[in-house]
Amino acid sequence: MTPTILTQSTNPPPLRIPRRDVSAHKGNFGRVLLVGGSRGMAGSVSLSSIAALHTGSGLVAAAVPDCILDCVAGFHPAIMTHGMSDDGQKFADSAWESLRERLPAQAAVGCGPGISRGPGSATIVAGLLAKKDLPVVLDADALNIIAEQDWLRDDRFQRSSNDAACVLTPHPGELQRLTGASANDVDAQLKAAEKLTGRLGWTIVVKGGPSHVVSKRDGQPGSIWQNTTGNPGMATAGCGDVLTGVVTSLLGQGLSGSDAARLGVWIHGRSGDEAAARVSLAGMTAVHVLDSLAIVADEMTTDASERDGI
Ligand SMILES: NC(=O)C1=CN([C@@H]2O[C@H](COP(=O)(O)OP(=O)(O)OC[C@H]3O[C@@H](n4cnc5c(N)ncnc54)[C@H](OP(=O)(O)O)[C@@H]3O)[C@@H](O)[C@H]2O)[C@@H](O)CC1
Ligand SMILES: Nc1ncnc2c1ncn2[C@@H]1O[C@H](COP(=O)(O)OP(=O)(O)O)[C@@H](O)[C@H]1O
Ligand SMILES: [Mg+2]
Repeated sequence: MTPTILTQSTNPPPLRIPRRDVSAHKGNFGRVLLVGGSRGMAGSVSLSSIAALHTGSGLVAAAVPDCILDCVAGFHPAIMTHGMSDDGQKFADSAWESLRERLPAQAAVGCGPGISRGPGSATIVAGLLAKKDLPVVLDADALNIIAEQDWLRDDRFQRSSNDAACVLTPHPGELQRLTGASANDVDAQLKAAEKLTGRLGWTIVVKGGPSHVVSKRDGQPGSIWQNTTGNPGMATAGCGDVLTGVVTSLLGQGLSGSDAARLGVWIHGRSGDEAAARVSLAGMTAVHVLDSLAIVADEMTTDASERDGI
């Protein structure tokens, strides 16, 4: 059976967040943590962290292997960095112990960009999946670890409607590793995501041109929403890392998994469109998308709906 796709025909976002009160302070917009990076991939977790700032998070920190801390800290002065034990390249087995102490303070955590695979990374991913009171976004090698460890064979990491959101952001290659659905068959990817969502209560962003958000809403399985923003200029290294930070930011601002994923995918594509207009399809990079995000972020708020007369 072909899944039903809810297509959005106009350009406004699928939902809005409230505009900032004049007396707002940074604590009102969520403290979020991005976990990832390894030697050679310091940029990935930095892109995610800066994207969270550009989407409105009040306080953003990156938890990274000690060996790349200085590099990550150098990308943006507003990002805090927490160095975790490493094996010279990536997280060591003991990194989870220091990471877990920081989790109670977080409104949401995003994990995976640049993390690389290994026992230290796998312990972190298992720990985050098991912490069902913490909203989490999993991407990149965090997803490949789930596939490698065969953690989908049972329902141990299922989240009920009373649990915090768990959002996965696989590209078609990662989704194929997770579910076996061919990376070249969008219908098969959506069906596989629908099945996983129904069974585990997670929200899944099936990335592509266009991206889809598959979620269980109001306890019912099988809602598929198709995004309308974005362009092939976004087929460039690091654009997915930016999305991880965007969705983490929106979870940290109190949105549900489904809402954070849909609004996140929409504003991510919108910033891609802005970057294409400012630069060019061929020449735009994830850094242009990141910069454009800061320009278009208010389009998510009720301020913009008043302006648009919606
Ligand atoms: N600056 C940094 O630090 C950066 C760090 N990064 C980090 O690098 C890590 C590796 O991430 P990755 O996505 O590059 O590699 P991987 O998981 O092997 O996937 C590629 C495989 O999937 C397949 N595939 C099929 N369809 C596809 C599709 N539509 N989109 C994409 N792939 C598709 C594809 O098939 P093929 O290209 O052969 O057709 C290939 O076999 C990750 O941690 C990430 O965060 C990057 O973000 C860049 C910037
Ligand atoms: N042709 C396209 N049209 C629209 N969006 C695209 C297109 N190609 C890639 N994207 C977007 O760019 C991002 C790429 O993610 P990903 O493959 O994980 O990149 P990376 O791991 O390099 O950061 C996704 O959000 C995807 O939807
Ligand atoms: Mg990616």
